[in-house]
Amino acid sequence: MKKVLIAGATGAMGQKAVDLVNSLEGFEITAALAPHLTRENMTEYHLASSVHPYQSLSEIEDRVADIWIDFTLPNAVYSNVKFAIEHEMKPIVGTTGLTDEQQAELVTLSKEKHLGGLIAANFGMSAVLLMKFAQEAAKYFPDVEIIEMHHGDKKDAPSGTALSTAKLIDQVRPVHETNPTETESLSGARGGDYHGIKIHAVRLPGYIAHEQVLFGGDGEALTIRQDSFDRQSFMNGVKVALEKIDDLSELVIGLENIL
Ligand SMILES: NC(=O)C1=CN([C@@H]2O[C@H](COP(=O)(O)OP(=O)(O)OC[C@H]3O[C@@H](n4cnc5c(N)ncnc54)[C@H](OP(=O)(O)O)[C@@H]3O)[C@@H](O)[C@H]2O)C=CC1
Ligand SMILES: O=C(O)C1=N[C@H](C(=O)O)C[C@H](O)C1
Repeated sequence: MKKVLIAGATGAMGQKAVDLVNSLEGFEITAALAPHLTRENMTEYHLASSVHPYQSLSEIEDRVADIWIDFTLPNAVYSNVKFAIEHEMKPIVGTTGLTDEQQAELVTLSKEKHLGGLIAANFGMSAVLLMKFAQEAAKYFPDVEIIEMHHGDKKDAPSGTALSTAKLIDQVRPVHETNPTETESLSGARGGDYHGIKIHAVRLPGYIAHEQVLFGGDGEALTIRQDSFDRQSFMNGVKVALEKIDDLSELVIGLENIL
């Protein structure tokens, strides 16, 4: 039986992860971490009475889990994952907001500890495919902008998926000129800028997670779009990560690299 700690267990994604692990044979939730989680309220979050509830990293006991699933907040994820690796728990990380430097540091640490794990900006198959297709299209259509649309409770912008998409496009697209005469009469009107790739973030109630990549060419355009209508859709990727984690010898970035 593999022991799992869920960080962010009371959150929207953490609750999906709790239900997933509770439904899987061979895995058991032994611990959960969230600032407002207590022994008294943990059954409301579908956690068995045998689970250790923790409110902060400093309370977590050694060897309480083998695997650390993280759906917390951008400002917590780096210290969480560092803690997990240092305490020999294999991280499966969906939380966004890690910088490239932080990711590189965590990969190095995982190698030193000979510990596998996965960081995935998006665990949904439609988003993984969108990123792949967008990277392919960018070789032929260097003029590209990204629109990501999320629920109004999302704390970070742009989304991790949009940023990952821009990085993948940036790796392959030919050198590209931006319009030097462009001005903004309203600050931010042209969106965020990642190496010349504009990213626009929409936040609205009713939405879950959606992304469009728009390519423009001479007299033609290509739009690639994905929609996550239900957070359950992310759980297929988390399940794959749980099944494959023991085959990994270091922290891998991107679900596509273990599929
Ligand atoms: N990779 C993917 O496929 C996906 C990634 N995400 C990402 O997952 C993350 C979580 O999203 P979501 O579930 O919607 O967010 P929520 O705000 O619903 O949940 C966040 C959870 O983290 C807890 N938390 C807050 N601070 C800490 C801390 N310091 N240590 C541990 N837990 C903490 C919160 O507890 P409390 O409420 O008590 O403060 C809550 O349980 C985001 O970064 C989001 O972008 C989301 C969807 C898919
Ligand atoms: O906060 C969310 O909801 C999501 N976050 C991830 C991101 O920032 O890309 C993945 C997905 O878009 C949902």
